[in-house]
Amino acid sequence: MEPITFQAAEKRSAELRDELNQYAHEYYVQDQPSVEDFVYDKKYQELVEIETEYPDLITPESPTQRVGGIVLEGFEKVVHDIPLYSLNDVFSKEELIAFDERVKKAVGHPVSYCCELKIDGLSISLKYEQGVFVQGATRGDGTVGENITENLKTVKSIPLRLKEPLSIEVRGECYMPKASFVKLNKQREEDGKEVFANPRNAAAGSLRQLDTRVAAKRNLSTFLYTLADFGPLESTTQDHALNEMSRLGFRTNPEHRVCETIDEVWEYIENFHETRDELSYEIDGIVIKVNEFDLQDELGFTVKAPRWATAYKFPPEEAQT
Ligand SMILES: NC(=O)c1cc2c(N)ncc(C(N)=O)c2s1
Repeated sequence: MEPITFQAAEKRSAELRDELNQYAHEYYVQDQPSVEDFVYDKKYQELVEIETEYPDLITPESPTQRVGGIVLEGFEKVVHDIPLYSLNDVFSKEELIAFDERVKKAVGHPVSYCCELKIDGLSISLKYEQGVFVQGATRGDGTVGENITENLKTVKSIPLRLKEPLSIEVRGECYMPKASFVKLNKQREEDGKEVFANPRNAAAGSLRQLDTRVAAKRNLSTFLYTLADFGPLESTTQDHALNEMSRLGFRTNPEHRVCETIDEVWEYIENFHETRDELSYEIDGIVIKVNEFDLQDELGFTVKAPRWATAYKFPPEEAQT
């Protein structure tokens, strides 16, 4: 690299960080890369050289901070300010209709539902302060989880800085794409290691690694789906909240849909029960939520689960004969 003054390095490294983070957003969040890998790699190498020359220029959201490289002693406990709820499951159309009847009885009129795919991964909670990713934790028992911030920093679809300097907390799922799961197990078999039973276990095992370089290589991804601490955001529906999370830089699942009747919900469920093998990630059901937040507040929670949501669970897949 040509010798470069600190001032020039400061300007250039800021340009490269923004450019590289935008390329990564297009590739890992929008699944729409705008440049070839070699363009990214060349600029990334230039940033590494500048940061090696001037380490003081490294910032938390620099893409160079995603490769991991520390080995933790263990995971600290994190107490969730806002507990992560669990869902009551339903297993049939009849149970789904009974859920809808209970909701309509409680609020006194029909409601619209936001339907979302139930991702078969590991629940995570992400905290941001003035737009910067400061803490990532597992769900744990819903109240106390484990601090896995360093591993989650290596997950390329998790923004290290939001599009706006907001202090918010979001929840979602960290998962391993089916193709990555197959490739990982093939490699483990060749290395004489025990294979993972399913992508969910592979994702959980990857995030439980104390050596962050291992998590960095596991090609994990995310779908975020809950605004826990809204900060200054004023969404009034789940559907709007999902769009806000996407606008801020989070990866959200594109298949969510607002359904006006339980029949429409059932149609959505049947559609994805039939076509889920075409998805690049595993799902084990459909999450159905009352779309309006004021109605969610009115319905509230039972001891462990919201009255305003349910999870329709697909029957276990017939063993492949
Ligand atoms: N346990 C839970 O509350 C949830 C679990 C999940 C999951 N595994 N995937 C998607 C959603 C969603 N879109 O809301 C939820 S909500």
